[in-house]
Amino acid sequence: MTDRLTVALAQLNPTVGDIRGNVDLARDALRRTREAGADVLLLPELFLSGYQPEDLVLKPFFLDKLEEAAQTLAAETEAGGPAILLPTPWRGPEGSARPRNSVLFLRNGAIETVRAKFDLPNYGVFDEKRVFEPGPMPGPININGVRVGVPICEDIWTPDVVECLQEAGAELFLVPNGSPYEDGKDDERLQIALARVVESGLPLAYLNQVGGQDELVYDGCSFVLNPNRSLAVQMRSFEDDFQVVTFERHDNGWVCLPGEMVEPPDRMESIYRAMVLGLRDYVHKNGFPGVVIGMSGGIDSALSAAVATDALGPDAVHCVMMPSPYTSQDSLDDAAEACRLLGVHLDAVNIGPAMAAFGEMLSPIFGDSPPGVTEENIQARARGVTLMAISNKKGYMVLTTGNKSEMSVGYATLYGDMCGGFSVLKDIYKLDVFALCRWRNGGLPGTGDPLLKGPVGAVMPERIITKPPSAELKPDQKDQDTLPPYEVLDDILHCLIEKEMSVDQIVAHGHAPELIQRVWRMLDTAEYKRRQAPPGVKITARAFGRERRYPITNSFRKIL
Ligand SMILES: Nc1ncnc2c1ncn2[C@@H]1O[C@H](COP(=O)(O)OP(=O)(O)OC[C@H]2O[C@@H]([n+]3cccc(C(=O)O)c3)[C@H](O)[C@@H]2O)[C@@H](O)[C@H]1O
Ligand SMILES: Nc1ncnc2c1ncn2[C@@H]1O[C@H](COP(=O)(O)OP(=O)(O)OP(=O)(O)O)[C@@H](O)[C@H]1O
Ligand SMILES: NC(=O)CC[C@H](N)C(=O)O
Repeated sequence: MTDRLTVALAQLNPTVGDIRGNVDLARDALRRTREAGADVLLLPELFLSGYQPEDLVLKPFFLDKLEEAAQTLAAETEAGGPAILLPTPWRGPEGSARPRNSVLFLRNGAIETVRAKFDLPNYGVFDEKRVFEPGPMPGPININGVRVGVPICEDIWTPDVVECLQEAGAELFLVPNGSPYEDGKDDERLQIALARVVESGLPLAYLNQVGGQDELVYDGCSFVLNPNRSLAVQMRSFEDDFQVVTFERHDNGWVCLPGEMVEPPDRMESIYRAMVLGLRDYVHKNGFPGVVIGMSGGIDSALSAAVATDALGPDAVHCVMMPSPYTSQDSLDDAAEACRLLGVHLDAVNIGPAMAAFGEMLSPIFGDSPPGVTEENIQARARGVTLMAISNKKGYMVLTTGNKSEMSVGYATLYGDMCGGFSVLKDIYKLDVFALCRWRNGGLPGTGDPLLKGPVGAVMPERIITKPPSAELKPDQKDQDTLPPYEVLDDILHCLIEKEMSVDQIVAHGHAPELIQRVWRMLDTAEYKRRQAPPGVKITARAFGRERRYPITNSFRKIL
């Protein structure tokens, strides 16, 4: 009887669609597994295709290529060497309309067993029922005489699959996951896994992937729990990790021996690292040489530039100050000082001539109508045109700077400051923008982390954080001329968006009903803008985009 099972947990960063690249990562992990003398290599959910592959898996040719790649990897598992648990989309029985979210067990040169995900998530950012068919209730896989349960991610979020596996004789669980980061998610996952461990009395290894994929960031943060509820292993967050863990059969069952224990970062650091990883992978995986940012001397562009510098390094960040006649000297100085602290290049492009040209071009149509929002938007659009021109010429992607509070109420100009390819603040409320700036200006933790490529110390002058936010689109303009204070606005938005509360419920938070109605109206009315906004890193449990799908044409308020 086997009394020991050694498992290599490969917390890696695959790229969706890059089957060859993902095979190379798996091959390298297999080499390390072999060198460590481990019995089996576990890879994260849908590793071969990358997660989430979305409609790619509806393409038969893509499934053919996955099959070829899986056969290649299987052929590389020689007799006596380690086996691989390879998660991949896989065709179901003849006649299946859609593939299954599966795990292949590769051993002795062949695909020995296939298991499929039973519980397909279809909420929040997940749409798995659209592209996959559920598998039958899985049975354990026999690995060197040990019956191993391999539930796939959502399969452990309710008790049924784990309970069935246990009834079928599972002795321990190895769980591949594609679990995206959101604020507080690490604790939620741990509680879910703990519940399964308590119910089954069996140890559980939870392996998550790491990396950015469009709006989602996978934070890794994999772990192993023992039947006595204690953590045996806690792997790194927001970076690759590779750990070989040992399970031993003791008198009262299997336990995992203690291994690596890395303390997960605190809340502010986690949010910041999620933005860094999300941007880095978006830029690198899409082949951009760097980013270009409109640097106003304000807090949003300063924080976006800091994240970009930490993600990509100072040489890949190009800032442009685009003054208008309303730009203050403080803004010019603050933009220059922030760029100096970050060590990034700053260009200046005066948009005054463009404003004058548009004024003249449009005067036959506008006549003597007084200037207003139209002219303010022309400024934002002149900046957008300038940034896109630099992007076209140099190849840098435009980083958009709008935060969640602004995107909630439509406080941004369509085809103006909203233009760009990607956003790091899209899911960050303004009060968190302030907190993140304070956190980052306090210096990076430790003495310098090779994964954060910016300066260790402060990255923006204090005045950027303390001065009243302003779009500077007309003389002496301040955000608070048209918006309530951010302490009030963010609280109402949080109640409306994250909690879906009614006006009466929000009144209990101490806000005036008229103000709540006004914010609600702004929120609903701005849906059309959000549909046209660039993608950005998901941080909250209710990120705009696929996770909050409101109709644009929406008269619900009118019945109240
Ligand atoms: N339902 C709908 N479906 C499709 N399109 C719709 C639409 N409703 C309006 N539109 C279109 O959208 C246009 C209005 O949108 P848009 O042109 O963007 O202009 P608008 O939303 O009127 O103005 C931009 C607002 O953002 C503020 N802003 C601008 C720049 C920076 C900042 C900042 O500090 O961050 C703030 C600015 O002060 C102003 O309040 C309409 O003229 C119409 O063409
Ligand atoms: N003078 C400027 N030079 C360069 N970019 C600008 C300038 N003014 C605005 N922008 C760009 O437009 C975005 C929206 O700016 P605006 O000042 O209107 O609002 P904001 O949300 O307060 O942003 P910030 O805090 O960065 O100023 C800025 O983040 C910046 O990218
Ligand atoms: N890929 C999945 O099945 C993930 C779903 C799961 N509830 C999570 O967010 O972790």
